[in-house]
Amino acid sequence: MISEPFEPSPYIPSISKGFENDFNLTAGWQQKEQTDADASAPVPTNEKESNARENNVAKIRVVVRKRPLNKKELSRKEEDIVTVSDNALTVHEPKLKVDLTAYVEKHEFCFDAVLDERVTNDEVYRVTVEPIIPTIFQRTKATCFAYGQTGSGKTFTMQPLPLRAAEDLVRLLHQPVYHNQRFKLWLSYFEIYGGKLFDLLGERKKLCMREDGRQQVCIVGLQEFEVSDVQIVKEYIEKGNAARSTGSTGANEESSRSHAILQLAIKKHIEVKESFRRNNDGNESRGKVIGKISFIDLAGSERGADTTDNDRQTRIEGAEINKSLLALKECIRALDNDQIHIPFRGSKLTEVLRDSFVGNSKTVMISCISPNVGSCEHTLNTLRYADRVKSLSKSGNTKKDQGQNSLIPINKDTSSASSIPVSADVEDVYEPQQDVKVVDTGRRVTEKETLSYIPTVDYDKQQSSFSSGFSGREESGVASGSMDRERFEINNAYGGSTSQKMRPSYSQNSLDTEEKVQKEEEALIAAHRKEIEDTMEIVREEMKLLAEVEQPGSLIDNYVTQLSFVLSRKAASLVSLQARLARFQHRLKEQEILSRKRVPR
Ligand SMILES: Nc1ncnc2c1ncn2[C@@H]1O[C@H](COP(=O)(O)OP(=O)(O)OP(=O)(O)O)[C@@H](O)[C@H]1O
Repeated sequence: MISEPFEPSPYIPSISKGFENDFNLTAGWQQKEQTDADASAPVPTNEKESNARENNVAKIRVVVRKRPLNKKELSRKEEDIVTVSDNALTVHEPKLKVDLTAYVEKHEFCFDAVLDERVTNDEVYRVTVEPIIPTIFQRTKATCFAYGQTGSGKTFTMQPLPLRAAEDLVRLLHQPVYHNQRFKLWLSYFEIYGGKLFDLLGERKKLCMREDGRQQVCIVGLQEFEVSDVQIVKEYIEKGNAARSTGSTGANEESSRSHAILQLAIKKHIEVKESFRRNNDGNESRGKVIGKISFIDLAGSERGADTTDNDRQTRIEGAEINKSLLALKECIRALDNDQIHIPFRGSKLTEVLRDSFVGNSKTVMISCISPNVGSCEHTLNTLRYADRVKSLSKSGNTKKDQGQNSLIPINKDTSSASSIPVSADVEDVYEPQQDVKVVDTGRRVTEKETLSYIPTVDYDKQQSSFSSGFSGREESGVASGSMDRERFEINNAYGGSTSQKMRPSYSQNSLDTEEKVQKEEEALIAAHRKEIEDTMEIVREEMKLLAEVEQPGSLIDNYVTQLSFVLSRKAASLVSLQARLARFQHRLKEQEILSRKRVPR
C-alpha cells in the first residue's frame, strides 16, 4: 500500500541547473566503458553535463533500513538491540557463557547509509533511487532490491519507490531534450515463484524467457504498458500487488516466497509497421530500450533456509531462493570487478536481470532489518550478506577497509571473549569477529530469564539455541522450532558466518555442488547424532553386562561372548562414521581446489 504522499524531487529539477551530490557518493566510483548494445541513442550536447554527473553516482550502493519495533514485539517487551549512528550501526547480541553469565556481543557495521526507524519512505527514496534516475536516460540499467528476513520491511520499503521513480521519470520526459527524441516510459510487473515467471499485470499468465540472437533476454508474452501519467502507474502497481498476494499461489505466506520485479524502462519510440508489430512479441516492436530500472522485492531471505523442510515443494522453493540470493551476490560482485563473464545463469532471477548486469549498471541494495532481540540471528545474517556485497565491491568502504576479510582466531581475542569456551571444531575457531565487541555484564541469569533473552550459547551450537518462543518468523505464524537448522542453512546461504567461512566461496558454477555439500554436511551431522545414540545404547548394555558378571555364580563365557559382540558393534559404528567423515573431508578439499581454480575474491 502506498501511504505517503510524495513531493516533487529536489534532485530531478536540479538536473538542468547542475547536479549536486548530497549523498557523498563519489568514493571509489568506477566509470565503465560504453559497452551496452543499446547505446546507440545520440547524446545531446546538453546531456554531456549530466553524463559527467552520472560518474558521481555509486555503481553499487548498500543501504540498511531498520524498522521500528512492531506492536507484538512491544507487547512482549522485546528489546531493540540495534543502535544507529550516521552510516554505522551496532547490533547488541545478548549471549550466555557456559556458567549462564550474561554478556553482550557487539557487532558493528558500516554502510553507505543507515536509515533508522524514524526515516520516512520519502527519505529512503532520496537516499537510494533518486540519484540514479537521471542516469536512466544515459543508458543505465539500474537495479534496486530489498533484502531481509520476512517481516523486516522489504515490501514496506520497496512499494513506494517505483511510483516516486515514475513521477521523476515522467517529469524528465517532459523536458524538451527527451520529449523531442520521443522517449517514452514503459512499465511491466512480474513475479518469480518457484523458478517460474508469472505476469502480475496479465492475469498471472505463466511466462517464458528467451534469448535473442544478440543474447538479449526477452520475456515472451510479458505485458508492457506505456505510461505517461503517474496516476496510471499507481493503478498498475496496485493491480500487480493485488495479483501478487491473491493469486493462485495464495496469500502473504507465499508472497514472501516469491521475487516481485517491477520494471520501468525508457524507450525511444520507433514507428513500426503493424505487420511487424503483430509478428514480434519482443520489446523491439515497442521501441528501443534506452535505460531501465528494476525494482525487486526479494523473497524473505530466511526462506532460503527451507531446504530441509519435509515438504518437497517448500524444499524446492527454498533451494531456488537460496540459489537466487547467492547468484545475485555473485553477479553484483562480478559486475563491480568489471569481470567479462557475469554468472547470470545461476538463477532465474539473475537470468531475468541479465541485461542489468552488462554495460552501464547501477545497483542499490536496501537491507531491511528487524530491531527486536528475537530476530537477532536473522538481522546479523542480513547485515553480513550486505557487508559481503559491499566489501566485495571495489568501492566497498566497510569491513574490507577495516581488514574484515582477515581471519582472526577467536581465541586470540583479547577482550573478555577469551573467557568464552570455544568449540574444538576447527570451523568455529576461525571466524571473522571484527564486528564483535564483547561486553560482559558479569551477571548470572536464571533459566527463566534465558527464555526471554533468546541468546545463543557458544558451547553447543547445534543444540542450545534458546530460540523457542520467538523467531523472525513468528509474525508470519511459522513455527520457530527449526532455528538451529535455519541458522546453519542461512549461514551457508549468506556466505556463512560459521562453518562456511572455512569453505571456498560460492560461485555460480558451484551452486549445485554447494547444495550437494550442504546435504552431505547434514547427513554427516545426522550420522554423528545417530552414532551417539547407538553408543549410549551400547554403554547401557555394557553396564548391564558388568552388573551381571559381578553377580555370584555368573558365567564368564557368556560375558566374554557378549562383550565381544558389543565391542564389535561399537567399532562398526565408529568405523562407519569415520568413513563418512573422511568422504566429507575429501569433498571439502575438492571444493576448495575447484574454488582456487576459479576467479579469486
Ligand atoms: N519502516 C517501517 N515503519 C513502519 N512500519 C514498518 C516499517 N517497515 C515495515 N513495517 C511494517 O512491518 C510489517 C512487515 O513489513 P513488510 O510486509 O514490508 O515485510 P517484508 O519484509 O516484506 O515481509 P515478507 O518477506 O514476508 O513479504 C508491515 O506491517 C509493515 O507495515
